[in-house]
Amino acid sequence: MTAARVTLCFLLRDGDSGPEVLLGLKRTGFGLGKVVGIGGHVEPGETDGEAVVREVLEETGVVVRQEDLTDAGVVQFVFPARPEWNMHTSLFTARTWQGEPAESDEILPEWFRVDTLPVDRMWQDADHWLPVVLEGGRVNIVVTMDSDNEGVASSESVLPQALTPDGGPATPR
Ligand SMILES: Nc1[nH]c(=O)nc2c1ncn2[C@H]1C[C@H](O)[C@@H](COP(=O)(O)OP(=O)(O)OP(=O)(O)O)O1
Repeated sequence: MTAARVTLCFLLRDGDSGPEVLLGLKRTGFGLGKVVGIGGHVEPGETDGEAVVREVLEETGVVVRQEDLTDAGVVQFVFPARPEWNMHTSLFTARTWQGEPAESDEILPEWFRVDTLPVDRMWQDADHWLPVVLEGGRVNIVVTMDSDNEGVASSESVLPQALTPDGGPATPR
């Protein structure tokens, strides 16, 4: 089964006591009751950047421009017990935007200090990939969930494919 294409955008600002990130309490649908990143599904015909700009606006009222997005990589969420929940998630950060985050039917936005993320209220995989993203890194990771769809069975970084000097894929010896 192919994974749904989804996006997440983490707005970053410098707070009084250190860097902060905008997350939100999910009020509807997938992840209800958890503190999650802002984002959602990529609609047919949209690029990932177009989708995340639209989702940030719909969920928080904040206007982010595509040129202010930084690509922070990909995390694939694999739910072996519910493959229809599998998601290919494009990650972005942004330091520039217009407007103040406001609540919507879907999300109650809240700023959190990057060094004290509310991990007990988030998906259990969050600390496997989110701190790297918030420090400005880029990830390419596959997170496989437990059979309860809550715990983390494994998380593995996907290494870039080894290339031969002529640029082709390396053949195993
Ligand atoms: N294990 C996991 N850990 C995590 O931190 N985020 C996850 C996750 N599995 C899925 N997500 C995120 C990625 C994606 O942005 C989001 C699901 O998309 P949505 O919130 O948009 O879904 P909904 O079905 O509620 O809403 P719509 O897209 O508006 O239909 O959940």
